[in-house]
Amino acid sequence: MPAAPLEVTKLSAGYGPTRVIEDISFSVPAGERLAVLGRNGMGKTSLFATIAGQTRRYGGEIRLGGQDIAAQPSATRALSGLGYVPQTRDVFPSLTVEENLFVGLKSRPKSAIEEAYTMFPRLKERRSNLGSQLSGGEQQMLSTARTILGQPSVLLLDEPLEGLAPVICEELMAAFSLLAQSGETTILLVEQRIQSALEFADWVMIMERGRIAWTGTPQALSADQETVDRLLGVGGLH
Ligand SMILES: Nc1ncnc2c1ncn2[C@@H]1O[C@H](COP(=O)(O)OP(=O)(O)OP(=O)(O)O)[C@@H](O)[C@H]1O
Repeated sequence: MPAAPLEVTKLSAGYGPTRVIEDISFSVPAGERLAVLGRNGMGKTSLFATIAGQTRRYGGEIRLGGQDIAAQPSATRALSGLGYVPQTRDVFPSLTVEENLFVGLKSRPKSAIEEAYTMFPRLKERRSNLGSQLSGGEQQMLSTARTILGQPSVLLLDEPLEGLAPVICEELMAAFSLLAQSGETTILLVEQRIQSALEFADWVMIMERGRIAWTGTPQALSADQETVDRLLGVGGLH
């Protein structure tokens, strides 16, 4: 599937009666990269979970490649081209690395898992290890690779660098950049490592209490210390 645009219109959602996403509208052109930033608890994970169909939606549209997927169950959204790598890195602990990757293939031939090994050679070295035996960084690679094997046209990455050593972060960001440069996937990234996110993204959106508080380019944000201090906290760019 080629990259697709994502358009979100007047989206509101939450957990049971608790509304945590308030009337959000934004769009990402096909093949571009959006960084979603904000302090803890501002709704970034909930936004991605809502796009993926894992919260209660109160209203609004989510269009992927022009098709409204908002009423689809999450499994159907994945078939429509939406890839979601949650913060929790949902690796199957009792399956091997290779078996985890097979799950991501959908109807593709088994030989396609070589794409995952090219992207993350470390996974090839660990191909017979159980998911439960992997380090945090390896789990992140596996969770990401499994989703990418499904050839998503839009990919949501929720805090992929959380808790990882700098060298692993560099490895992951390099893999995401290669993927973005292939032009086959539109990428949305939530990340607390703001500098890494700004280097990666074409566009930035900052959330505050379930709403969009700022949008612009990474260059505009880097030049706007007042916004950085107010919405991301002092020292946000370091
Ligand atoms: N399963 C849930 N049930 C009820 N409320 C929740 C649930 N998950 C998150 N929330 C609430 O929704 C709000 C937004 O949380 P969310 O995790 O989306 O923010 P975030 O910006 O991703 O934060 P962080 O950077 O800490 O991951 C918070 O007030 C949080 O307490």
